Amino acid sequence: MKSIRKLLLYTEPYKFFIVLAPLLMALEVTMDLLQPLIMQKIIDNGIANDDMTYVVQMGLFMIAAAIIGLAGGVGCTIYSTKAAVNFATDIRRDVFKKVEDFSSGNCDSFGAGKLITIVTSDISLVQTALMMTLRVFVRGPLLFIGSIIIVFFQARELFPLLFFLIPILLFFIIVLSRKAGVWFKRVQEGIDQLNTKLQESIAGIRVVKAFVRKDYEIGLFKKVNDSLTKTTMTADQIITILMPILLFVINCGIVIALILGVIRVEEGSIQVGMILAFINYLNIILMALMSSSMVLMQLMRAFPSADRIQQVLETKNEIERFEDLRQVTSVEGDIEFKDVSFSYSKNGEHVLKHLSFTVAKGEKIGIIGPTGSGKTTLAKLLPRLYDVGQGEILIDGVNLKNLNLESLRSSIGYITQKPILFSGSIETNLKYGKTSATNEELKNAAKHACATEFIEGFEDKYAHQLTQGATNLSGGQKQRLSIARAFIRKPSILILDDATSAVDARSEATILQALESDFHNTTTFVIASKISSIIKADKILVMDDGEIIGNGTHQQLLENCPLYQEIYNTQAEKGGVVVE
Ligand SMILES: Nc1ncnc2c1ncn2[C@@H]1O[C@H](COP(=O)(O)OP(=O)(O)OP(=O)(O)O)[C@@H](O)[C@H]1O
Repeated sequence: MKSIRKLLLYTEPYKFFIVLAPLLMALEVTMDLLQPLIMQKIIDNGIANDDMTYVVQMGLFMIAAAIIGLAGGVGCTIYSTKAAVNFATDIRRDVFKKVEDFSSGNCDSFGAGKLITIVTSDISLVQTALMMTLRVFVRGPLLFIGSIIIVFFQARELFPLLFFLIPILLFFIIVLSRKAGVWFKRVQEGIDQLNTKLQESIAGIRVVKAFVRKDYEIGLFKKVNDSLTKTTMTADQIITILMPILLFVINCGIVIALILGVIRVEEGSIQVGMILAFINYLNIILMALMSSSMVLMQLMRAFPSADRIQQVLETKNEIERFEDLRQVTSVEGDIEFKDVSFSYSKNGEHVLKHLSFTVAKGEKIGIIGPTGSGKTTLAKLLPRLYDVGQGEILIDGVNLKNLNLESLRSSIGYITQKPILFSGSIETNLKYGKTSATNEELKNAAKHACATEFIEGFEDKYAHQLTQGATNLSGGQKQRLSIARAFIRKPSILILDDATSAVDARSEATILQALESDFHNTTTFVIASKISSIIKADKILVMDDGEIIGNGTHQQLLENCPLYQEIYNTQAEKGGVVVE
């Protein structure tokens, strides 16, 4: 409820539509309410007295009321749609903005499947709830209250029947709506799971095929899908059961009204038209309650969705941002890790433990170590994808947290372990980090990343379109493009996280050579599994289980770091280490 109230602030720019739609609906309802009354008059005054002129006059009046009602109804539909659609668009925009601002930790905790469900399904549900509320929720209560008032004045003899019928109807509506609300929350969670599974299977389709696990994946999907079907059926059944119950109660009311009517007509205390009008109003009350309960159900569905949307909007970014931080227009690139420890979860085990080292501007640092030893995690701390738990990282003597986040990240070129490219042209992808890059810069970066040859090989060269996930490129080509994309920015700090693993040895040597010649002022971290990739580094950090167990040049480490020696020997045996 609190979440819905907060989301309703998004209706502020559309308050004109929000006010106008119910007013137009009120007009339609008034006209609808007049119809049985006019009919009663036609029967009791016109037909009973054989007064044709009166019947025609009232007939015309009835048609006029219907036309006015229609105009009101159409107007309400137009304005309620405008309000609800714009309301949802604005929320979607802000949720997307928020997600774009999320830290890696925030993304991990939500998961992509849930975020997709929120941006699509949850926001649509809230939109429908607002639209229905503006259209029906006003109509329902107005018809309901209007009918009661008219029955009170026009068919008072039958009015006490309402005291008996309405509480029963309300009881069923309230109990079943509450129950449906609980189940609809489960439906949304089911959609989360379905989206997550679908995303995982599509992204991993090649692995599924290579391992011949199609049936297994279909089985897993079926499980999630069946569970969603079951939940949705239960939720829908709760709603559908409500209609026959309401209809049954109303029909009982009509039977009682007819029995009472027969007795009273014989006594002469009520007229036939009044009984007909009463039955008409009972039907209107039924319609009003049914449509209101539909909206209530929709609201019950929208409440959990609103909570989920608010959860995103109110999530505090784990990366703290302080106002008026130092803008780093030109980061030099001196880096110091001071007793840095880090854990991915609050009370989880530290994956980095008491790291301390310094790197001078322009130095090339190699990082090597067994898988899972914390190399990537260390790299992620520099652009503050995650914040350090204990200790501090200084850049040019200033704690990272005291630097403006955007300008810090602009100074860093980060080539991730798994290259991530976007659908669009090669040029758009290369210019992703520097939209103002000239053609010359583009070509230079491609040359240094050994990407020129394959780009020029395409008929449309830099305009060549990449598919989603760049599936129309090889692994090595993707890596070269992501290296070129980082090179183009000419960053002060460059991180290559296993960035050349899919690149052939000759091209890797050219890329490493470019690092030395064109990026001699750039502080560069090269995370690698092959010693050949870091052998010329000014300094090599050897990591094991989150700790730095060796720090020195290749020669120094060969002399004093047993793990490095072991890695060297293993790779040398395989003929992998290329020493100058
Ligand atoms: N997002 C995450 N959430 C929780 N734990 C994580 C996350 N990413 C990595 N870890 C854990 O942190 C530890 C260090 O992982 P990291 O990726 O830094 O290792 P690495 O040395 O780069 O490994 P590799 O050489 O295989 O890339 C591992 O135990 C890993 O399971």
